[in-house]
Amino acid sequence: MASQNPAEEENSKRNWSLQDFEIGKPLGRGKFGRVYVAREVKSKFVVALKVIFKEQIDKYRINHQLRREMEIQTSLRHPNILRLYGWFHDTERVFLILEYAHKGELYKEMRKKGHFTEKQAATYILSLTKALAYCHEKHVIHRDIKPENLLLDHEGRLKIGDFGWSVQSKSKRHTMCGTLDYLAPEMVENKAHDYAVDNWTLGILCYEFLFGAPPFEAESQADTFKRIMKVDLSFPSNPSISLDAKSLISRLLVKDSSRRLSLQKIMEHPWIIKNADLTGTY
Ligand SMILES: CCc1cccc(CC)c1NC(=O)n1cc2c(c1)/C(=N\C(=O)c1ccc(N3CCN(C)CC3)cc1)N=N2
Repeated sequence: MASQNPAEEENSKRNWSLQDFEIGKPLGRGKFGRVYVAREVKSKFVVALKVIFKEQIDKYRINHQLRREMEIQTSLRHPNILRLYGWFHDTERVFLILEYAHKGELYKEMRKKGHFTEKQAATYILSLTKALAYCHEKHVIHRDIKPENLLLDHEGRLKIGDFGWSVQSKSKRHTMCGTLDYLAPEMVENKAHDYAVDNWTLGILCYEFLFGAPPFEAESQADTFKRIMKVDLSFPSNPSISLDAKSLISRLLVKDSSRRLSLQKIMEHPWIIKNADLTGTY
């Protein structure tokens, strides 16, 4: 793949090893491993180094899926998708060299504030819509988008940081552990799903950004399942949100996947036009 600049050229050719990095503090931990801040010794370039143990890859049998996701992620170049610069491994671990998102996890920001303003929510939804339009162009779907997989860069701009987790979500999806909150009806019924599942998820996220919780949250998975299948959508009166916001959410949380608002139409929706801070989305 022709790279944009010599550094990229250098990057994509090199065989990296642990000696090339100074490891900093741990940033977080997922099911398969941990992420650390790290600095490439020569260039002083700061990255996030995700460490996945091979025994975990074998145990959860995600080897081929992880490879495919890494191929995809390396090929994706979009300002709202976290870069995977490269990877290397030693006897017991695989290391992913990821873009560093300086302001961390979006959901922690949301928990801290309770919920986002309509301007903030619209800016994040527009960033996600553009990133998804780019993914769909490259025939990549189901990015397993939920707040825990969204990061913020040094300017507070949204980055989808979940490539490895859509592997996890694929296996998780089959075992249906974890939350159903973000899954479209056709996903929850384990039917064949297409690109439109991501449009549904945008509706879920838009609701959650504005109210601080997803629309079909319930005590049990069974109840969440029922609420999703019924599209049991209601808007609390507090915080009160604009009719435009309700209109967009209602045009995405539609059971018939062919009738959900397209990504293009989301970008042109009055609520987005009125509220999204266009610079915030590059
Ligand atoms: C293994 C961890 C994990 C599990 C599941 C899913 C994901 C993707 C989001 C990840 N993370 C992942 O892959 N990540 C790739 C990453 C990455 C995580 C990251 N940054 C941070 O995690 C982070 C966290 C807190 C932070 N501070 C918090 C306190 N503030 C005052 C200052 C800023 C600053 C940065 N940069 N690239």
